Amino acid sequence: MNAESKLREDIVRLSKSLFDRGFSVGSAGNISAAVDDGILMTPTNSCLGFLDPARLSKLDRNGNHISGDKPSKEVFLHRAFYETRPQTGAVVHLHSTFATALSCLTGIDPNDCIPPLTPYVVMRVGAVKLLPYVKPGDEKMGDMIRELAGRYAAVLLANHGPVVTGRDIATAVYAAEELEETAKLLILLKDAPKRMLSDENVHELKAVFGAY
Ligand SMILES: O=C(O)[C@@H](O)C(=O)COP(=O)(O)O
Ligand SMILES: [Zn+2]
Repeated sequence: MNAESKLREDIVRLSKSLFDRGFSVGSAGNISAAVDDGILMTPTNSCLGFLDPARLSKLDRNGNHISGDKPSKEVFLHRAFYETRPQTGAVVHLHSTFATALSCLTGIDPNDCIPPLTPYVVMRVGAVKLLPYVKPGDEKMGDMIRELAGRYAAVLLANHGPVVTGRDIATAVYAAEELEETAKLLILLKDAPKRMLSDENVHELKAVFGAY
């Protein structure tokens, strides 16, 4: 099996795993992964639980649709991450419940909307930027991500849901899961006085485990 065929299988398997465990429902969410000559992306209106490897959309390096079904309407958002973070191998957008709940709250820190509650979220996700609401599929989302100049591996779209990137499809999916579990903890803990990791703890984690 060549590298692209293997990646197609991985996208389908990991997407189904997310769907089967309730990280996405219906046709919500979209996933992409980089290949040598472009990007593979889930088709628009597809269900992450029932993807067909042969029907995944393929875009060339310039964003032209070259094969498979019509790509996700969030193509601008995905491409902006590949453009501004060259180390990006995959992008995962979900409407996972707790991260989306958090994205609807007022008064959260837009520069650190998933604060360092546990070490793993620091190690796998890093700081998360809250981006203002625009309608799904709006090209403006790509512009907003470009304006971040690659500083964030993950963002939370206000009143919409998370977008998480990784070096490869597995790490992006695992990071999206970790972001969701941390959002769940934050919602569960609500106004309870919380002990966050200190800046020193965060620096130590970044020094030991590196930052993607
Ligand atoms: O929320 C939306 O409409 C999109 O962001 C989404 O999650 C699904 O859109 P498609 O990937 O175009 O199906
Ligand atoms: Zn969405």
